[in-house]
Amino acid sequence: MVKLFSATHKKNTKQPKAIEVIIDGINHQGHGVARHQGKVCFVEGALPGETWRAKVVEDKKHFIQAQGLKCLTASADRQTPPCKWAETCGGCQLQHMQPQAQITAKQSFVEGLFSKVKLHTLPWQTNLQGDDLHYRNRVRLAAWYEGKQDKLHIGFRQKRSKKLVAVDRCLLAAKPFETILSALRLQLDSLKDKKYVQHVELHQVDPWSIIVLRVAQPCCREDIQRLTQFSEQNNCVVFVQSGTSPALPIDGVARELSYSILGLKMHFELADFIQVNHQMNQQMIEQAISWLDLQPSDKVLDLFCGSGNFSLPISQHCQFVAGIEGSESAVQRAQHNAQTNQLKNCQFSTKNLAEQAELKQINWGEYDKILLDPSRDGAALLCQQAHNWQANSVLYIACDANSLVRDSQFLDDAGYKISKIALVDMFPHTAHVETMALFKRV
Ligand SMILES: C[S@@+](CC[C@H](N)C(=O)[O-])C[C@H]1O[C@@H](n2cnc3c(N)ncnc32)[C@H](O)[C@@H]1O
Repeated sequence: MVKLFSATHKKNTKQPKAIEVIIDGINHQGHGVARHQGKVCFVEGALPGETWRAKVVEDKKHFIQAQGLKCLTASADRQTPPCKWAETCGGCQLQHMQPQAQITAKQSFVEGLFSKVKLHTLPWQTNLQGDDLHYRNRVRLAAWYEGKQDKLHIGFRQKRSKKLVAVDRCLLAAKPFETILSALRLQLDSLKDKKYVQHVELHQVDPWSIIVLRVAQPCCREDIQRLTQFSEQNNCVVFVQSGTSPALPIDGVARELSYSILGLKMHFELADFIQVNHQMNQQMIEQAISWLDLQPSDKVLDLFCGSGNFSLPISQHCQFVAGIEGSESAVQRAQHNAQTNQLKNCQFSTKNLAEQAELKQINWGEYDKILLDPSRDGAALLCQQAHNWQANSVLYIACDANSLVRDSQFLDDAGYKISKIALVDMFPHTAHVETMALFKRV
């Protein structure tokens, strides 16, 4: 008999390779970046300037993913994370780095991306900074019910996992939530219908601390009573949102939510996009006004204008602002905000700025200055048409540095060169990088 095939089930005893690397930057996830044998190598938790012994977890054609085993020389920028969940919670990536060093590392990261596309003489300006803790006016937590223990937890997604980590404190959340959150955790666990709680949102909206509970089924009467008592004891307002209906306050009292920016009152609804860091938002708007060097005769186009966060303050310094935005409700809010602040030189319209046909409807020749503040995808199609624009200045607010670099190339091709660039430290302790770049037509 011929033996055609003999399977030898050898156990893979190969040990993962240990390497020694010097970290020289961070990537978009806040992981340390090094070079090893011509490949880029990522080590989570490692800081620029440090030497690490690390275990190779993935060895791909162009990069190595390694897990830090031992920090051989630590950076002077390393610090003890202020939050006790920093190691496990996926919300923050850079708490082990001093806040000032985080900004320097983020700037080098942006610089590195631009240098890859040969747009590397960046005219850096002073980066905008504020408080590094308690800066978030909006925080969303997941809620999950553990049937065996009949326990409801609230928390965030863990690092490197889809699992969640229960917390009763978040140092990034606005100060009033410091005490409210731990009381809330106990309160939610005492609800009769606790298993239906899906998400918890915290909103700090002066003068109120608002908690929105997203539930799979409407709350029963006993739970409403418990939550009413909780809101009275903790000086906060509880809203409940069930299914697709809007969030409603359990005390039945309608409230007009607003934030103030440069003397203007900006109304919004809980479901609207608003900038989560008010302190940095104010600085960013002031810088936008200053960089655009607004003149009384200027006509400004504010693209991705949301509910008028930039348009309204800008309109106080120029002849006219046209705001364009994809969300109809945001446009309605912007119109309402212009009206209530008695600003008559703003106009808002709804358009999908990723649609060629809709871009064609814009009279590009009319505007002297353009501001764009897209979401993470950036504004590729829009910037590819920049050769049609008449504006002499374009201010790009970017929440994704890769999109900014890609779109900068389109603007560069159309003759717009970067004349100022700065980071806005909107999200300290996280890997998020917010950048503003001013382009001037040469
Ligand atoms: C980063 S937010 C900025 C909003 C506003 N500038 C502010 O500061 O509050 C991005 C905005 O772009 C809008 N948006 C996203 N995709 C869009 C699209 N394809 N067309 C038009 N607007 C879009 C979103 O609705 C959101 O309001």
